[in-house]
Amino acid sequence: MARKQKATEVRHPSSDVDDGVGDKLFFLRTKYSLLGKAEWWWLMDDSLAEINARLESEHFVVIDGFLTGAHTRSLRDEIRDAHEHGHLAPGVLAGGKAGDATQYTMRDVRGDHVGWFDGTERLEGVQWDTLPTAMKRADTLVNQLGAQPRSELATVSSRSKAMCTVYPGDDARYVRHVDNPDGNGRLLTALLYLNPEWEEGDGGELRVFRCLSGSGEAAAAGFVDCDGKSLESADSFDTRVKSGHLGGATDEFNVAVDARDVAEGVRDVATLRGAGENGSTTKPVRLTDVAPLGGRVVLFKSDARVPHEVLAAHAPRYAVTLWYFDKSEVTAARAAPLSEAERKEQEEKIAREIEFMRLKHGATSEPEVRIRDSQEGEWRDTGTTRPTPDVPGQCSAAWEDGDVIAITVPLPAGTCAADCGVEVDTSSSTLIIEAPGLEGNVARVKLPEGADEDSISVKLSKKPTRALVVRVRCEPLAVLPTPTPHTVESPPPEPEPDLPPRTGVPATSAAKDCVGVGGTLSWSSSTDFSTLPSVPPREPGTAPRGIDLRDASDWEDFIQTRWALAGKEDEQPVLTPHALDGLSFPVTLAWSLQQPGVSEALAAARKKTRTDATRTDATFANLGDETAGTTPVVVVIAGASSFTEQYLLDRTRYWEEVTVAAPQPAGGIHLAFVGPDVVAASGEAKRLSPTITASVHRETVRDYTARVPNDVPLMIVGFNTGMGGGGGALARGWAPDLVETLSRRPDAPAVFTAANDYADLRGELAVFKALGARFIVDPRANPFRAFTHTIGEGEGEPGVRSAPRQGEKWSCANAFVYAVQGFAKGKGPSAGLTDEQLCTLAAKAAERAAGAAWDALGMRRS
Ligand SMILES: O=C(O)CCC(=O)C(=O)O
Ligand SMILES: [Fe+2]
Repeated sequence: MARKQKATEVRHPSSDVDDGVGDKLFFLRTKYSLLGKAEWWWLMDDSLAEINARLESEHFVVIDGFLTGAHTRSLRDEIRDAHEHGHLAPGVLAGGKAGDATQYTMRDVRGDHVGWFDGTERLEGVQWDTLPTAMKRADTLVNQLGAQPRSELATVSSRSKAMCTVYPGDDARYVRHVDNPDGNGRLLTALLYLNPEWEEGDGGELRVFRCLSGSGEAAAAGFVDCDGKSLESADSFDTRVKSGHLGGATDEFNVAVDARDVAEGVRDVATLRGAGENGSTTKPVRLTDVAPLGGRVVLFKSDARVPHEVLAAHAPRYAVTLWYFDKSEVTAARAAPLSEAERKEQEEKIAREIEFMRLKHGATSEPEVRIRDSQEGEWRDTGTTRPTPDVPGQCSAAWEDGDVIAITVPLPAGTCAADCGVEVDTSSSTLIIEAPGLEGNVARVKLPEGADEDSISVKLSKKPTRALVVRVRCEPLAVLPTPTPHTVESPPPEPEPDLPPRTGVPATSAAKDCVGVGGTLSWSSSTDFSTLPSVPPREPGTAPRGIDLRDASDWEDFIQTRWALAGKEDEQPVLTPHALDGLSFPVTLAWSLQQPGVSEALAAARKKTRTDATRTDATFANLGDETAGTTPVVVVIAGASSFTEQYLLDRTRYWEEVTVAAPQPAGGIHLAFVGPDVVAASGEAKRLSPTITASVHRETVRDYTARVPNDVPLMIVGFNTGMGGGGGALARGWAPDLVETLSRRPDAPAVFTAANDYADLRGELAVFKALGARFIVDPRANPFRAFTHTIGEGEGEPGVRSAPRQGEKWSCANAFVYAVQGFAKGKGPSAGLTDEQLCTLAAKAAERAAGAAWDALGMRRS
């Protein structure tokens, strides 16, 4: 880093050396930022792999852009509020494995002010909004890293509360120390830095010390535990770098010259040779300084491999520290409180440290030594006691061996167990919970066939500290009559559709045939759908405003303009992955409406629209634009499902984006959600906005479109129909609808998306080619594809994953898009083919295409 010259005499002749070590994470972050995933770049497969590799080989890793700018600032403000309202206290220098030994505070040794929180505390003057979010993110990262090959974090079982710290900027510091010198259970330290305005000269850098196993080429040597002797040379060096008052020659310090910038704000300051090189009793020590930049996370191993200190802070410095505990170590530490001898040893050690500070730094502040019985807050995991979680009334919970809690849930009367799943919301627990089917904070467990008919039980490992919300859901397994939701919960939940299946493509096609297990989306009542900023109403007499998506290449093209449209250009847009998954549907539709092939087809259809006076069927006159007497474009969402398209309709305002994004079609838009997989299909229209109405119809697309008068502009949209997959069976299901709609309404553009390219897209294109359909938008990658990828069964771990690998079956909602309209000249019915013959052609084509796709990937045909 281009650090401002410090008062040190250490020369860094090769300080500009950059061997690219630091570049990989920067590259990954840039890559995913360009793909519109800036906020979650670190959660992508290749990012996680790199972070894990760094952590395991170097014992520490710096991750930038972990928190968004907005999160960073609001968390900083929350801590500032806590500080200003007196909720922080001088940092304690803890001793003792169980945290119950002698403790002391001394400003010159540790000058920060700290408070332990998890965001549930009600404190005067503080509103914890961002702290829980930031903690959850860190948990997610640590969980994901623990799942990486050869990760030491696999044994993480719990974490501390968040230690929120403020260094007031009066040269407060925290001298070199090891977080876990004595087996106190801490495995990993995670630091979240919250100083967006940090500049060179503000100080407060984290200085990391690492000992190398041998002298010679630093790169070749691994890092090992540091010992006191080896660190002594570093102490001397340290003194001069920070205070500068020693000045003069440095030769006596035997500095190996390899200072270099590792990444922005991360600098290897020096590697100090071990005394006496070969046969030396001390090891070479590398010092690395890390600036506490806003949004940055630093992870390091808490043990003696990573001694560290906080250099004097000359400006207020905000940070959050989380410790992740090793399962067996923390249990042992809790079970074995300090003996009298150990306690004495602690006291002596503290006395030595105080003396050392006086000598080394001329420390003058008085230590305050005191005994505490427990270190409130830091040790959340009590290890030996097991509070039984508070589960709702009819459910019961019991501990079993191995930190497993079994929750038994009675089934609602008359329910078939095999149709049910149970959902446990773990968001109120501060501990990491492992459970089958856990995603975010909700574990969903499907009952095995032949399960006990009266009750079902779920086993969670770990110790939930507070109430767990338990719900029983019955999933429709196939196309069934409207399922009735069953819930066991206290307090009773709002009525809602059933647990979404673990697939985002319409259930008719996806459940069995499309891409194996996993599926694209998995939404539940706790899913965090971001709210988009509202667009101020248009001033009367001004031209309609909208986002021009015609040449958009990715999400950025929508998001930036969308925020600007809402007058929020200064705000950093924040969207969850679920939000991008959800927005993919309306924004893809908005994009399609603007594609020349589609907009021209609709304009031509519009010309045929009769005025209200001549209309025989007035049903459509009140839909779309609320201005009386207009006729909307009717957009049929074909094969809509209660788990995706209708789910968004019921739970979000995302469908309104169809007209926010597009210049609004005259007459507005009526969205008709049609198919066998919708629920509560009253057919009644409801108004979403002044220009959009919507209705839900449980019937075939053929039947619905037959009621749309010929002079009403019509458009068909099929999201992730999967009709090209399933070896032809699905095409057979879709064909009658398709064929009839294409021939009866040759004026209607029909847009389709496909969730993958190996079977769906190829199969679909084969189907439409066989039918002789006319393409008006050529197939292409959709700039507004969903965020979440899923990997198919038998392809490593099934379930949600960020990026598909070569040769894997993967699926991502709306990955590809294309549009057709009627039949090409001399094709379809005009070639003398009956509807029945066309259907057979379509199915055969899908069958052949699917086979070819599997063959191309070297997969077994299913
Ligand atoms: O805030 C930091 O950068 C480090 C704090 C630290 O080392 C500690 O609290 O143990
Ligand atoms: Fe520390």
